[in-house]
Amino acid sequence: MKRIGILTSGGDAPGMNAAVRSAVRTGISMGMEVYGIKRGYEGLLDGEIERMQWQSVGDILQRGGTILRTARSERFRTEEGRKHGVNILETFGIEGLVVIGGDGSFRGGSELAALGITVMGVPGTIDNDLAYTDYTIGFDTAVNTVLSMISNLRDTASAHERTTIVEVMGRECGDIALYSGLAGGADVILLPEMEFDINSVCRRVLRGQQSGKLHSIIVKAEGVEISSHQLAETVQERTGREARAVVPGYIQRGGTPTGRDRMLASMMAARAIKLLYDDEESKAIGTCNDEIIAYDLEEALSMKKHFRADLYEIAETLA
Ligand SMILES: Nc1ncnc2c1ncn2[C@@H]1O[C@H](COP(=O)(O)OP(=O)(O)O)[C@@H](O)[C@H]1O
Ligand SMILES: O=P(O)(O)OC[C@H]1O[C@](O)(COP(=O)(O)O)[C@@H](O)[C@@H]1O
Ligand SMILES: [Mg+2]
Repeated sequence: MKRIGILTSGGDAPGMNAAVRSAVRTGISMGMEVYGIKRGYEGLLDGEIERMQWQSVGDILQRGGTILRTARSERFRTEEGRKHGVNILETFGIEGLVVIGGDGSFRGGSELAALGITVMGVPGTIDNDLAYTDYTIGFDTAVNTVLSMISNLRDTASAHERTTIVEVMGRECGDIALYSGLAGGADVILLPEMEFDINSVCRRVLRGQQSGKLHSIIVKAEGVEISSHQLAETVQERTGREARAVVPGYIQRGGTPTGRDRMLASMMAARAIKLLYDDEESKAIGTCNDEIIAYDLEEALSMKKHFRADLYEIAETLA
């Protein structure tokens, strides 16, 4: 394959730039013409496509966000929209795409694949919600950002003997909450994958108080049914200890990517380009036990994410 396009789509994630850099430079080094598509599928439909050179991706390895910018596109969800997307790609002579994004972007990519475009999916999302890969690009950075916030919150919570609820991102997948809760020593971790029980939350907070803990940290994923402010009110009422809710929001989606995310991004995007070069069928690139892997795109999307009950148990034991 000679001429390829790269786009970033859905929620941005730290490390997307590292993936763009790797895709562009690997492609150029293999003699390909590489085009950058702006604003995800939305920009594709508007024909916002530019040739990229080696230096177009200089000085971005360490930057969060995405230089290609990103979007959520309603138009692309329609068949008419996607057919228009294929026409645009044909107009530019682009035969294959690297789609850097999350589950939604991959679904969009598989619809494009059904229309004859080869799509290599590179998992870029802080959510870590793609079943076929151990980790997605951006997840490690987001977890570390949350950990640094938990550490600050712990200081002030101890000083005031308070309970702090930290609401982290993740509507359907609680991995950011699970990993940051375990590594941050949370007393309670609330995940969308588990049933929410206010009595058990209050029992754990009370148990901590009675054992002499100066504070309690509750890490709650945004997808858990109760609002953090409501939860703070109820916990305060039932435990007699002041409670505060903190919702860091987009802070956890920005920032310089960790070394691990830069490595994942560089390796996965390089693999995506090699697969396009070899004229392989559409694939989802991932990592399994520290190796870079590639599944058939449809197969990857059909996999169900396995909940890490082992990690949850360790967190509960150590709290
Ligand atoms: N089932 C689908 N069919 C076609 N396009 C889709 C589908 N799901 C998502 N997309 C496209 O991918 C974009 C990004 O998906 P979204 O779920 O918002 O983010 P992410 O890729 O980060 O999970 C959507 O705005 C839409 O344009
Ligand atoms: O950017 P928006 O539209 O507010 O979306 C917020 C959502 O995006 C995320 O940050 C990332 O999710 P996606 O990778 O699916 O886009 C979620 O954790 C969060 O629920
Ligand atoms: Mg998603």
